Amino acid sequence: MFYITKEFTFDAAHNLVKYHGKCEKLHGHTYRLRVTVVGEPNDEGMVIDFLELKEVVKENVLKHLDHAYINEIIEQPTAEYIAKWIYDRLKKLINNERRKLHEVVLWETPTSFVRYLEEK
Ligand SMILES: Nc1nc2c(c(=O)[nH]1)N=C([C@H](O)[C@H](O)COP(=O)(O)OP(=O)(O)OP(=O)(O)O)CN2
Ligand SMILES: [Zn+2]
Repeated sequence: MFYITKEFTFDAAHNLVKYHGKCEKLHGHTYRLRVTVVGEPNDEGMVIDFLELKEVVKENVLKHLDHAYINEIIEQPTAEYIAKWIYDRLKKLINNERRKLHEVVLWETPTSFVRYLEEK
């Protein structure tokens, strides 16, 4: 098995409406996103073309979240729920008989991140 990874960043605002503390106020982050696909190479020797992975993430994730107010998309936009939202969108587009979305890792700050993957 091969694990193919690409990283992205996006800037967005949110406030945690079900949280009591400073993060219930409107604020922003430069999020870092890491998407990993697992599988076997095709005839071209690629599990997934890095260019294809970039386009899929740009069109289906970054177009919606970059410079957005994430609460308009996800009710309680914790790093956990943002990572799951990203995973659920991407898995439908990436998974086939040869490859599978393995994991989404989302950093909310340089020192705080969540990993989301589905148990087998
Ligand atoms: N489990 C979670 N805990 C917290 C989340 C979350 O999404 N999941 N989110 C927040 C705040 O939205 C935000 O991440 C806190 O950011 P900030 O105050 O900037 O964090 P720090 O200053 O502690 O970050 P450092 O990198 O350590 O400076 C809170 N909790
Ligand atoms: Zn925050």
